[in-house]
Amino acid sequence: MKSLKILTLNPGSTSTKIAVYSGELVLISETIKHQSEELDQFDTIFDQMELRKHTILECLSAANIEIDSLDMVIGRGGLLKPISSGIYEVNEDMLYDLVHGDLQHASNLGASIAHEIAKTSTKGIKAYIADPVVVDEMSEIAKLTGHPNFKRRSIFHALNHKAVARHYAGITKKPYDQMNLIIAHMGGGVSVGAHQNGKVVDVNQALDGEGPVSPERSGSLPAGDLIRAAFSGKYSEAEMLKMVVGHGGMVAYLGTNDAYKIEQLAEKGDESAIQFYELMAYQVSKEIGSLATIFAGSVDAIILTGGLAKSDYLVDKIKARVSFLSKVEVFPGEDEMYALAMNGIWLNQGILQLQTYKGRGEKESVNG
Ligand SMILES: Nc1ncnc2c1ncn2[C@@H]1O[C@H](COP(=O)(O)OP(=O)(O)O)[C@@H](O)[C@H]1O
Ligand SMILES: CCCC(=O)OP(=O)(O)O
Repeated sequence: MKSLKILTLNPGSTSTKIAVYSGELVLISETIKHQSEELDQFDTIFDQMELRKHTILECLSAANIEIDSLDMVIGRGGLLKPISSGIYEVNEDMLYDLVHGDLQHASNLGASIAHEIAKTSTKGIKAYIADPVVVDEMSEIAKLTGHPNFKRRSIFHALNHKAVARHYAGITKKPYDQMNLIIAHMGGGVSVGAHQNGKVVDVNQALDGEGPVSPERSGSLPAGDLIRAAFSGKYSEAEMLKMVVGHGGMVAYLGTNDAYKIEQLAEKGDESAIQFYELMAYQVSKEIGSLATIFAGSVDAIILTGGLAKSDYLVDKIKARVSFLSKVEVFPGEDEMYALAMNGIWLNQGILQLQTYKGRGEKESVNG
């Protein structure tokens, strides 16, 4: 049987990733970095669409891959209504909600770019998303906060969390749904999730909610001080939001979202760079420690993954703080492109059922 040729695309906060697979075999794989200054020229995420799409089309053209040679396109899924893990065909409800939802993130472009590219194929191929950032398996108690007006939402790197968890289960030959794992994905954003018997029952809202500091996000901030700053008259709403996502974290402290650059400075003894890495390690470790309470300390493994898990410097600092809880495994980078391709292959083989996204919420209902 002929292998499926699949274009996978993954818009992240600091990069656009593209890969083409023939079955499980990778034909091309590229990561195009976007510095914060490049993205700052755009007011909204959808204003970045042409730049990101152009980047992807250029990669295809440089590799002499015709769109008509593809069998399907699968993009990273963005900020839709809370939904189950799985693969979804891009539909009108999805495209609408991605534009009209109250939160914006680069992943919102995944479905739209996949759809635009699939449309240009004369073969009538389809566009899909898989395990979007809104996969919701949170326990009811984890969704509660200290005030009934506010509920916590499941927004995280679901695609990589699930891919890495299944990969680890394969290596250890213990079923994913019989393990307690704590997984920390450390990329442009940082999400730390408690995987209990195959479900992510708690995870920090990694976009603009809470959790550890990241290369471009503040993570948790003191609530009262944040409210006073918002009403001080010094900042617009857009400026306040940028403080939390985009211009928070490492961008705020050191002016760049490129952690690799900062690590090199730290290794040369730069005090500010060292302090920032200490802060990240401290906050990620603390988040891991707090999730261990969900399992009453019985954790099969702590897994560190994402672009920043390539940094031994950071990984060693986290290990030093959390190794007493459980063994620590490191899967540097991410398995997201392969995970997207595998979702397409499993769909084609009938191993996965196609799910249908039903949405079209206005701002409140999309995220309420
Ligand atoms: N070898 C490395 N050492 C330290 N940081 C790295 C390394 N490689 C990548 N990074 C950092 O990881 C971050 C990007 O992670 P990634 O998971 O690709 O994020 P995203 O998908 O959000 O764009 C960037 O800040 C980048 O500089
Ligand atoms: C919106 C949660 C996922 C996320 O933060 O992804 P990036 O790290 O790619 O920005």
